[in-house]
Amino acid sequence: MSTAAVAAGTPLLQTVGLSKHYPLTRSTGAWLRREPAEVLKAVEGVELAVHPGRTLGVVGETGSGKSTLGRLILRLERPTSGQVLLDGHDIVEGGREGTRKLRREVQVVLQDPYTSLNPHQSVGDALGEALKVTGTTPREQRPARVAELLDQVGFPSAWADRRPGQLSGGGRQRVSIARALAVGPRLLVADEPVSALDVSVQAQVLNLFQRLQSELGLAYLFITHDLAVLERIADDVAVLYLGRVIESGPAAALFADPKHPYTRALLAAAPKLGQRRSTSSAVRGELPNPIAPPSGCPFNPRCPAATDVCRSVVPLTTTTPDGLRVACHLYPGSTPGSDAPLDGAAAVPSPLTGAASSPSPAPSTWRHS
Ligand SMILES: Nc1ncnc2c1ncn2[C@@H]1O[C@H](COP(=O)(O)OP(=O)(O)OP(=O)(O)O)[C@@H](O)[C@H]1O
Repeated sequence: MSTAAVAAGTPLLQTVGLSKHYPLTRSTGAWLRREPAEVLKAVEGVELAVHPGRTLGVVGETGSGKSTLGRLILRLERPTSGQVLLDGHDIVEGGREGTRKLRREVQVVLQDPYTSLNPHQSVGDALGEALKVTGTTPREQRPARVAELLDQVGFPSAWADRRPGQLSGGGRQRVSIARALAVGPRLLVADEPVSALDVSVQAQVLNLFQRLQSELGLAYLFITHDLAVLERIADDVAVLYLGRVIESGPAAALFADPKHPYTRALLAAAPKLGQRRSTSSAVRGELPNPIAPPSGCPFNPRCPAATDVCRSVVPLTTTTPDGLRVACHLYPGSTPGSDAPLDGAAAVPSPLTGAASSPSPAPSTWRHS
């Protein structure tokens, strides 16, 4: 199937207006009564789609809401509002059958294989246990299935006897991936799966993800702070800022011509794969306090292109001719009633270098939502 056909079909996983607000409480008076004080909006109105066999990368600085989003999708937390749809069915309201389908079809790979594997359990036992818990493989077929899983992640079957401590960091992450594959999922949620690895090993594990995707037709939701990783692996990218998606769309378009000043800053500072540098130091200024975010565009205090409207009006999301969806007042359609670029949109200074670069041409047909 062509990429376009796949992208046009029903998403395997979709979020609709997904939000998670944490009410923060404070203790008052002698009785230590706990009263609701403020609300932290960790995820706000997020719309994403992961299509079968494709990789959606989610990127953002620390505290942007990436892991909360992952937990909502895995139903480890209940959203404040919005939906998570699996094959078009709401998994939040889907009851026991919805949970069963989710556990069968969506599995997780976490950043730290050191903590997610039992040091006293052999690799074979860890995989055998996953097969037993999920009930997918009869007992007598489990050794063969364990050998098959090991083979899929590039290990000889004799390594079933090894314990996590006898493996390298990359080896342990391969075991985590094999364990996630045990149930035969269609989607892996991978939360910073290569961040804890030596830079030399990162590329090998990314190769493994890519090989498994082509062999098994897996889809990935790949959460990372590292744009260089996504440039390598993602078909589509969503950039999170203070819990909101501020730019999303095809990876090729986003890396060729990013639209949002925040994405541009991240990209300008992004290292090549194999160099260590995190997005936490990539953009000038600090992430604002999420309990008291700035009014208007949440990026405006750090944005060198910010104007008065950015400080007072939250930009709508508008779609550019190359298929990127961007929430920024520099683009027509992002401000209610506007149909032309705002003054100053002709040249957007790089938030890092100050050098001007031209945004894409702005036809009057851009859509907004
Ligand atoms: N249980 C919770 N209660 C209150 N606030 C929370 C809770 N979980 C997360 N947060 C807050 O929500 C925001 C988003 O956190 P989250 O961990 O999702 O970000 P992240 O992008 O994954 O960061 P990192 O890359 O550091 O893991 C942060 O401000 C965090 O402090």
